[in-house]
Amino acid sequence: MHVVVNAATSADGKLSSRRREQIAISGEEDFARVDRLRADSDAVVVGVGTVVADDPRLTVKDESLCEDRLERGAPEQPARVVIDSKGRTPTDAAVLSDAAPTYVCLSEAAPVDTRMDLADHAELVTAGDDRVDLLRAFAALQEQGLERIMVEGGGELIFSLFEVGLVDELRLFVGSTIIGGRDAPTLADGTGFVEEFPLLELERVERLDDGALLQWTVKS
Ligand SMILES: NC(=O)C1=CN([C@@H]2O[C@H](COP(=O)(O)OP(=O)(O)OC[C@H]3O[C@@H](n4cnc5c(N)ncnc54)[C@H](OP(=O)(O)O)[C@@H]3O)[C@@H](O)[C@H]2O)C=CC1
Ligand SMILES: Nc1nc(O)c(N)c(N[C@@H]2O[C@H](COP(=O)(O)O)[C@@H](O)[C@H]2O)n1
Repeated sequence: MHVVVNAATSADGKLSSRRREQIAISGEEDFARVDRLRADSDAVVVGVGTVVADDPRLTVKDESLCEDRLERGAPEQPARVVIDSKGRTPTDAAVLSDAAPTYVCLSEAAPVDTRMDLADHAELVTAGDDRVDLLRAFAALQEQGLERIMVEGGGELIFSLFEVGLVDELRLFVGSTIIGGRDAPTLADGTGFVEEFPLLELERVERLDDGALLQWTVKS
């Protein structure tokens, strides 16, 4: 399995504002790059915080990229995955549409009635007691043939993935704006590291739109 985290931050490292509403930090060129990365992936993963805040579709938008996928024998769209301990994903969320298959990764703490509702719309994976055990959840996804994984956020999930050592690459678009706010989400939130900080190796820097794309691999 290969896990790429992709996100866009303001120049001061924020994913969104303190209102946690979706903000278009990327411009046209970067959104096109994101669409290509989705098209090259077997699955696109987000945390339930992003589903609740943004109601994303997580589909490939460019039809020619979908046709390319079909030509190489892949499903028209990558699968979508929500990391959601207690089953907070609304049953009318766009990520549960029939545009692509969806997996919801739950913990044992998800109530039975919530599971039954979600099971009408998604494949359910259970891993972990109170919170999703990411190592076990990602192993279950791999067993389903999902090898090339793109994670789109948000900051809580990204931190946890670094914490358990699941991230292979980080691709970050840094836009030319300041969002600010101590309560605004950043690229990696969670409890934060105080030692054994994950180390990155810079592989690529490219000017895109009015910002920069930075690409790192994670040192093991
Ligand atoms: N600019 C960008 O590129 C992007 C911006 N965003 C922004 O980020 C914000 C959302 O980010 P955030 O609030 O951090 O939410 P996340 O999408 O990271 O979801 C976090 C939630 O996932 C659930 N979860 C379950 N298991 C785990 C685990 N092991 N580790 C971490 N989380 C787990 C938790 O909820 P529970 O306990 O209920 O399961 C947790 O609160 C929004 O404002 C959105 O607009 C999001 C994506 C990309
Ligand atoms: N790459 C990127 N740049 C931004 O500026 C963003 N705001 C995001 N957000 C992510 O994209 C998701 C929306 O996807 P759909 O267009 O609905 O398919 C959103 O939920 C964030 O994960 N990404």
